[in-house]
Amino acid sequence: MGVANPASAVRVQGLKKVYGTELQAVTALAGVDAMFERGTFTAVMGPSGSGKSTLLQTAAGLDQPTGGQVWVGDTELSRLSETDLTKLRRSKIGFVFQAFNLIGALTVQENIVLPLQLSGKRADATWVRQVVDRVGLTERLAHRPSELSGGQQQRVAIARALATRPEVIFCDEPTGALDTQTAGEVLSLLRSVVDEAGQTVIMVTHDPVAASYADRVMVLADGRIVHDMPQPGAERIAEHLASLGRRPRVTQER
Ligand SMILES: Nc1ncnc2c1ncn2[C@@H]1O[C@H](COP(=O)(O)OP(=O)(O)OP(=O)(O)O)[C@@H](O)[C@H]1O
Repeated sequence: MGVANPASAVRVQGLKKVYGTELQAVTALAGVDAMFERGTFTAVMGPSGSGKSTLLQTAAGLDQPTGGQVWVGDTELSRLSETDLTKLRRSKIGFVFQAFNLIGALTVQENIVLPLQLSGKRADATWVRQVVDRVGLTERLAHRPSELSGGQQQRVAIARALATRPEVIFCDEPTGALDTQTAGEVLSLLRSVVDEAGQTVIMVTHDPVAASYADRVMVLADGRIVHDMPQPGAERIAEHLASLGRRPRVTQER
């Protein structure tokens, strides 16, 4: 059972996810225990199919685990009704995806405040201005996403994720669609969000350089954490990934 820990932004215990039927079950998460401290930046890595996205989706309350528990702050998600889970997602969690997922018909400003409107909150104009300023979009508020570069669009997505002052921001390959320089700018922004605003960021990435911006790198293989390293640096991360690449992939049966 979990005891509330004020330092914990997100915690998972015995987290398990099995897809498919009894006959053809795929274990995506085989019992993951992890705590993500407030004000930290964690990169989640591992080979394709190791369970990274599933960990993100279940920890963010977007998908239900088959077993185990998830806490966001001191709220355990399985106790919530669907409505309360939606409310919690809208108020305490921000998302940033590889494909930006902005609404093309809305302006930058409208995209940024959309989660606030959806959660029925009035936009705190000072905070929204600060967020827009932080991501460097003050001059672009009236533009549509299609008029922006990829990096600018991802900065809008980050501002949108920050608008509700969430406990935690989950990022799934946020730099996957960006060139190296633009990726660096987006990662520096995520870093500053942690360092200056004290937010918590959990980011799935395949890129050891992207992961080196994090405070901690967690490596999954076959639905389990196989490495958990504080600030390892890109070279060490690459070595760990290479060692996993030589292992055969195991598809587990329930
Ligand atoms: N909806 C689903 N139905 C059946 N199997 C699924 C489903 N989603 C994921 N899986 C399986 O669960 C395992 C973990 O998938 P997941 O997407 O979490 O891996 P990943 O580490 O994020 O992979 P990638 O790096 O390729 O995105 C894989 O074997 C995948 O095929």
